[in-house]
Amino acid sequence: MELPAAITLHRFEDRQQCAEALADHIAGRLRQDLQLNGQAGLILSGGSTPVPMFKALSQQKLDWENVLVSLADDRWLPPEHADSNQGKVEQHLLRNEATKARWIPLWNPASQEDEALGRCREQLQQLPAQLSVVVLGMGNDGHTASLFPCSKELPRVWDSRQDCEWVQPTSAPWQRMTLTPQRLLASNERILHLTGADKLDTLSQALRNNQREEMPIRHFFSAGLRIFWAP
Ligand SMILES: O=C1O[C@H](COP(=O)(O)O)[C@@H](O)[C@H](O)[C@H]1O
Repeated sequence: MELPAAITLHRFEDRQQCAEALADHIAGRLRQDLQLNGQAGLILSGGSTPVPMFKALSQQKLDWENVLVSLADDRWLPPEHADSNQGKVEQHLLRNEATKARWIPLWNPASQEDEALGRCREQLQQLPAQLSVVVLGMGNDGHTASLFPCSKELPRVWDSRQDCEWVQPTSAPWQRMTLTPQRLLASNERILHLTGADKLDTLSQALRNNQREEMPIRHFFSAGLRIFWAP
């Protein structure tokens, strides 16, 4: 696979090795920003891929009290639900050394959509304007965060100047809240965490496709992306 100069691919032999190397890398970047600015902002993704990395990162010794942690997207479900991304972070990352991290969830229990969106945007104001690290995932349709090619909201989300927006995918369950592309790109480093041969195939398809509408992950290629992958 031929990679543009802005993309670096780190390949590992197994998923645990990849998760540990990624946790070390993230912790290093957070330490740098903690030293420079006294605080650091970390955005994580959900789904199944990041769980071993969450566990490894929770063991890292750093000044977690000054690390603000949130998500690139979440399914609009209470954290107790098995499909909640928040639930995975709470269960696997916010423990051990990371218990003291400053967690900023996207989900809130407001019953009206407008109120829920307003509360989520208000919460996200706590994040530093420039994030330290954004860890993205990718689905086999080329979606990242909850920027789904199938969703009718996508054109509006590309142009949004807000921190987050609603998305309703038609090819995946649950209404979602996603950070907008402009919020995700206000970051020192973007990382894509992938596992499995199928994700590598999707990546190479995205590298050949120049339509971000068809494969939203493309939008993050030119600004620089570090990929951690294991079979
Ligand atoms: O729906 C989602 O999917 C992607 C990829 O998930 P995975 O299970 O294939 O790792 C994820 O990055 C995103 O946060 C999530 O909401």
